[in-house]
Amino acid sequence: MPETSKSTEPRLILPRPVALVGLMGVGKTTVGRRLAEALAVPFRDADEEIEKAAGLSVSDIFAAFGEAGFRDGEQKVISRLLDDGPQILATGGGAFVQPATHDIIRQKAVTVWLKTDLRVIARRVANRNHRPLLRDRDPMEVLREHEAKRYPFYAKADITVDTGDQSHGKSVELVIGALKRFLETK
Ligand SMILES: Nc1ncnc2c1ncn2[C@@H]1O[C@H](COP(=O)(O)OP(=O)(O)OP(=O)(O)O)[C@@H](O)[C@H]1O
Ligand SMILES: O=C(O)C1=C[C@@H](O)[C@@H](O)[C@H](O)C1
Ligand SMILES: [Mg+2]
Repeated sequence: MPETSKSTEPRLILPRPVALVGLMGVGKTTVGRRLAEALAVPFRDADEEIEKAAGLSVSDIFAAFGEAGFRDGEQKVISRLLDDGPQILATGGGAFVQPATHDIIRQKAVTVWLKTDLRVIARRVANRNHRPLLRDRDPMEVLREHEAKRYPFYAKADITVDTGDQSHGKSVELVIGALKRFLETK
């Protein structure tokens, strides 16, 4: 019989939530959504869930309650979401850098650091205005600061996937491959 099937890979069954961590603009939301679809599990975006819980945009939460107020809500929302079984959770770029939130995510999820060259990220976040930490700043300068402060936290993730400058689809394949290898050793 001719080979007609496009993919013979068995579907990966997630035993726990998977949390995506990494810098803003690296692809946690857009890659995460496609990853969840490929694995047939729910997708959640922590920033969106915080917005729903507060009835305010991330920018408005920063403006009304400051970054500390945002971080407090972020911790509660992430902890609640991760009690909800296998899923893909896109965390906000700063979540894994807050010690208490970091510990909650590490306890409750398999953690995946999505990583790519800062120049690729700077290009992706250019001309967008919904990230308060980038507003009125040179994106490359902010990203370099975040690299210095945040990479030591992100590096504690269970898995690191360098997605380069490839398509969302290719990034999803890379993450699934890395998850399979990681879960096989558990
Ligand atoms: N692998 C990729 N290939 C092509 N485009 C990408 C990829 N990852 C992200 N992008 C693009 O970069 C932009 C930012 O991606 P996304 O919003 O998913 O980042 P994020 O990590 O969720 O950022 P934040 O922490 O600010 O929420 C989007 O326009 C998205 O389409
Ligand atoms: O990198 C950060 O600290 C942030 C990233 C976004 O996902 C949002 O959570 C918010 O804009 C803060
Ligand atoms: Mg996002």
